[in-house]
Amino acid sequence: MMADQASILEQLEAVSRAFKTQLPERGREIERQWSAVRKQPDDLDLLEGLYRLTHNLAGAGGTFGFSQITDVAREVTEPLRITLKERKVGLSDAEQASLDARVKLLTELCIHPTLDTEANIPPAKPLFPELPATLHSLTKLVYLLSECTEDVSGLVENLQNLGARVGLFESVKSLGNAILETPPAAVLVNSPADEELLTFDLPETVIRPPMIMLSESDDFDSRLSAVRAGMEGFFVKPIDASAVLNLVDSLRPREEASPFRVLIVDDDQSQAEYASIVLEQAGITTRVIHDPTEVLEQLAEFNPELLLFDVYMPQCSGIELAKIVRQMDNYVGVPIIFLSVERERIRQLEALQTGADDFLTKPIRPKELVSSVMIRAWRARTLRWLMVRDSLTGLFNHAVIMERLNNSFALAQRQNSHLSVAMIDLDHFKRINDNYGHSTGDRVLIGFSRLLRERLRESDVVGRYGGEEFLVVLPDTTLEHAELVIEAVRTAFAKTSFTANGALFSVTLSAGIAGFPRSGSASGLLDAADIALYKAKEQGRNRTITAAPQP
Ligand SMILES: Nc1nc2c(ncn2[C@@H]2O[C@H](COP(=O)(O)OP(=O)(O)OP(=O)(O)O)[C@@H](O)[C@H]2O)c(=O)[nH]1
Repeated sequence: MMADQASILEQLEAVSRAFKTQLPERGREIERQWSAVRKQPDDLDLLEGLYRLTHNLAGAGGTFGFSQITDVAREVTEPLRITLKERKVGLSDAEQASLDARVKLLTELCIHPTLDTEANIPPAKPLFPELPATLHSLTKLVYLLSECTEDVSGLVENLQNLGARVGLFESVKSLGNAILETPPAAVLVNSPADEELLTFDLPETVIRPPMIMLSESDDFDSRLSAVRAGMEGFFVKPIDASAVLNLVDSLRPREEASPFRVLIVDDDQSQAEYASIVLEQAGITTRVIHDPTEVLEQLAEFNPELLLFDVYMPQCSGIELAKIVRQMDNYVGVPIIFLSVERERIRQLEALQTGADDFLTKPIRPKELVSSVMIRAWRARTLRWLMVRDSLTGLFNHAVIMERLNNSFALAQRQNSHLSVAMIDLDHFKRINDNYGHSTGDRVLIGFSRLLRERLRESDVVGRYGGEEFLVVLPDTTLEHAELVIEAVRTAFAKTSFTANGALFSVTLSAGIAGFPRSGSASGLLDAADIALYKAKEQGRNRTITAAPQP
């Protein structure tokens, strides 16, 4: 859940204050390091220490509203960088003399810091509008406004069969109150006799949910008045509940998806904390580590969808870290963004050659950081989604459901727990295509997939095995319980009506179920479920058969 804006501002102010409080000590540390360097100008370790201290300041200064510190720190770090990384020799007398004044100015600025007149942080107002928290949890809730509830009882049942929660309202007033209290994913308006019903007002603070018109007639005037009333969808009776819910899905705001996970690796605590707060306030979940050697552990445990690396870190550079990650097959698709004080385009491009995706320069504006992270994380998530999902139904594709079955089986064996598998096939599906057309057949497949997703637990795995055949893997579920669950799916689906060319029809399914420990291998489980499904078909379809125990 997103933190509220006030607390985000407080956190940003706290990090900024902490940075300012530490500045004098950081300045004195640089002073001490510089005098050690002057005594032993050939000692590259001392020089490296000075580089690290000034480099971190160059990044953090501007971030927290001390841009003069950033400017002077950059003037110090650049000659140090060249000396250390390119020449690999100590400082000459002339170089020391030229650096001396700049290091002294830098320490002076740290000991007596002054904020920029227009400090970047803390921001004067919230950076991004906050989303209502309820959008995250109530997407399957739809409200139905109908002057006569009996008119819509069939539709309500169909919507419920497909997994939606339905709130039914007879008056605009009660609907308005309910929207205020719990915003739904959409409001369906059953063709009102009184057009006034279409134009109800909500207080300005309330986000108006998408509205969908359910109309008696398909004439131009009805459509026009629906458009004028701000309706985003228009359906003519008889209403196909699955088509309505498909539209509701497409109208849902993207933000309801689970938050992106970003791993931040930066040895500078204040910088890492700043990036973390900025991203968290935009709804992104972050985890921060200061020691790059912990990255492998965090990759496995946190499973980040994007990596944000500082470039210069003493134990291991961000570039080396990116190379390590890119050598690991599992994480080859995880975007990497560098966040560094480096402004030289050519060196940024060198860093990007590791297979990283973007190079952002510190100090970075919050909005820029959030956009860059969001765009890349979203693209990576979409690509991953497309790779594992069936394009028609959005369920796992054949390869992935098989992989999940094998994983679940191995886990059940290790933990000695129950596991059930159901093979489901829609009955006489060829007839649906033949009678109503292929696109109606597709709509039935989508509707059934929705029903499966909504009716099963989060932990159950649902995939399209092929054509009109589906595979459901139910971890921690006994055969008896799985039978109850699949039977509930079967009866709900049989009661759901679809429409085609104005006609109503329904479809049934047959299912075969098998369970571990009765079946001793993943493929044995699948075969047993398949044989049970075949029996269900043979015995007349529209039924669930449980596999006989194996000898
Ligand atoms: N619309 C649509 N039809 C599909 C899709 N995939 C497979 N089918 C159709 O599903 C039908 C499956 O037919 P059959 O295997 O003969 O089985 P059935 O008609 O369901 O009969 P039983 O399984 O014996 O009850 C075929 O007509 C396929 O063309 C799809 O993605 N969309």
